[in-house]
Amino acid sequence: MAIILPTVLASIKAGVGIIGAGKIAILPFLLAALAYFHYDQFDPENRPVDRKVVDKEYDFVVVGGGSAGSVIANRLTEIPSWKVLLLEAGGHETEISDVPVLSLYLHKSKLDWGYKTEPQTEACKAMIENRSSWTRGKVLGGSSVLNTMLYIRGNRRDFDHWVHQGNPGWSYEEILPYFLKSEDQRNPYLARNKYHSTGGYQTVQDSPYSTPLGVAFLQAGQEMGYDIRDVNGEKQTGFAFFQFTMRRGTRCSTSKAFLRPIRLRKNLHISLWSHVTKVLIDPESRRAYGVEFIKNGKKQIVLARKEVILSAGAINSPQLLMLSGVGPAEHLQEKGIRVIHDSPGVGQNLQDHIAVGGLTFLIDPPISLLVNRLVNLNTALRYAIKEDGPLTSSIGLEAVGFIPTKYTNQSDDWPDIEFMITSTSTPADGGTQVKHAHGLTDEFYNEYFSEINYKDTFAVFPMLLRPKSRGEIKLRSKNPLDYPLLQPNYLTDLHDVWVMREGAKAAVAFAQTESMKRFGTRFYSKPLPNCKHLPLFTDEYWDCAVRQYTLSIYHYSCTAKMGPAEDPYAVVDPELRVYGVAGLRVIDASIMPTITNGNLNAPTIMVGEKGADLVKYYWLQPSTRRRRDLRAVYNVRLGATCPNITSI
Ligand SMILES: Cc1cc2nc3c(=O)[nH]c(=O)nc-3n(C[C@H](O)[C@H](O)[C@H](O)COP(=O)(O)OP(=O)(O)OC[C@H]3O[C@@H](n4cnc5c(N)ncnc54)[C@H](O)[C@@H]3O)c2cc1C
Repeated sequence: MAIILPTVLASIKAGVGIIGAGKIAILPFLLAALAYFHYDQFDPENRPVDRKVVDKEYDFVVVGGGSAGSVIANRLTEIPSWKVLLLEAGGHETEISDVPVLSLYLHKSKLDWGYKTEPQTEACKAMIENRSSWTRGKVLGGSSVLNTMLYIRGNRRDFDHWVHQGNPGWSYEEILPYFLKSEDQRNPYLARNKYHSTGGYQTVQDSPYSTPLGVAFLQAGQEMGYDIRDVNGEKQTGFAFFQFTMRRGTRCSTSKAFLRPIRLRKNLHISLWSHVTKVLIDPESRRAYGVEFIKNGKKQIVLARKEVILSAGAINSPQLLMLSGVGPAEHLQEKGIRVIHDSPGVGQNLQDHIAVGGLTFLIDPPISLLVNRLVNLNTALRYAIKEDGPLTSSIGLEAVGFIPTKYTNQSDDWPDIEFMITSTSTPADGGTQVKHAHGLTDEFYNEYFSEINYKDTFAVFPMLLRPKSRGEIKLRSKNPLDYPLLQPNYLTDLHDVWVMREGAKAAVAFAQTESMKRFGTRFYSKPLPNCKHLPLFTDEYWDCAVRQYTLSIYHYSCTAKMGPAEDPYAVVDPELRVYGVAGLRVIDASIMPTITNGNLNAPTIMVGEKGADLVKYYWLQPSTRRRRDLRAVYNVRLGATCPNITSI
């Protein structure tokens, strides 16, 4: 008991500190219960150690310990002679970020960078200043600590399409082994099929908890003519229960999966609360040789013998490239940054997934996930002791449906809408956390939702899978601590509006199936405040509706896309090396040339796995071959001169 008490108190302090006291009444109790029942496996001894002082030089410096960066740090340190430093701007995850049902409380908390986009002209009209809240993990494990843990790999055509865009080595057949390499599939039926594997670092499991609505969601999908299938398997079109990056009912972030098990490797140093401000690039040789970072208010420099690897995510990797002189020349000059390499594609090609928010369906029986009904002392204890119950529910996300609208080829198995179906809804918490996390205005929320506060409901979020609108990320200034300018240009391509409109109609049809009607389901059909002038259920009404509660699903990507040397907008080559600068790679969600057909965490982990292998392959071959290989890349790059590579 003498050992447990300080742990309990420390745990309560940390958890309350992260999301603020008073937000959830049972929080201190939950934390105490967790600390008490889990004290034998309690954190401090399991967490990676923060290096107070880093060495002068490493073989590799990895920037960002998120979904991709954690994987890279793990795989590179498998080579005992390589010394790796992982620099992460945030700190450790907490017991609160572990609890699946509480993930929305992490938005705008200390674990979130707290980005906001520029005001949108065609979307986000129900949001404060028409801005989308771009939640992003600032913590070891990155956005895998804040996400809703849905494990979706994408569609085989996504990767084959990457190859068609000039990226050999990234076809579905070639990347499938990397999905399998990291996976530890806990569903024994799925584990048996050739699309899954066990024994990898990343645990993937079914939710331990579901409401009676879960099964009905699948039956409704069947009634609509879809098969129930493993959507991460041979085909994607169809319905399934979601699978999650959880372990024993709690979050299994990439930090937990990939870093904790190897925290005692001597050749891995991790420095937390270390904000990287610049990649150091020799302007003559155009070779990256280290990075500059700020820790404890002090600017420091660390050198990289072999490579600097940017895994800071799709917002910060392009930001760092631009701050370091790699980006669109005119833009950099305008900001007073010396241009080292004119790379017009840096920060361009921004893609994200958005969904139609607010499609709410009222039901009669009291079976939905109502937080104030289900989160109580009993369920907190159930979570702490048995690792199941409603607290293990990822905010009610139970089932997924991949469906094609009339705007895509029906027989292609490349659906353009993903239904994220949840046994709760925006007003189910009475306008507290969801409204805040999504940045909805009080006026919109009060007029539209307040009359159904705390009612039993479910919701369908139809997500647009292959957006045509493209955005960009630019620097606001050359100050590395200034947040970059985020311009997603949501719904500026009409195609996106039409597909989302069809997605919304399909959601209404889904709720009209016999399987859903038996719960007394009715669509909450109150006209949206800004669309009242249009007749309900017409195309015009839906086109207006999708522009109101336009919800980002936080899949920002493609801002340092890989591509062939002939493509002037390609930032990295298919081996993820930055064009125009030696010794520098980007390995994270930014390198995707086009966004994948599903949620982004699993494919980003795959990019980390494959990226690490590319680094190994490169450095473990004889140096003469290495130079020849690199020269070949630059010889075909139009207008790019080969940097000095004799030092490689
Ligand atoms: C709220 C939310 C919900 C989501 N839900 C899902 C889901 O259910 N399923 C799914 O598949 N995907 C989901 N995603 C998306 C998915 O988690 C991300 O696409 C994925 O984690 C991105 O990985 P990354 O490695 O590119 O970036 P990140 O994981 O964001 O990692 C980047 C890391 O770099 C660090 N960093 C940034 N700048 C610097 C700097 N200058 N110096 C040092 N460190 C720096 C950051 O702090 C961060 O730790 C969600 C994302 C969010 C935010």
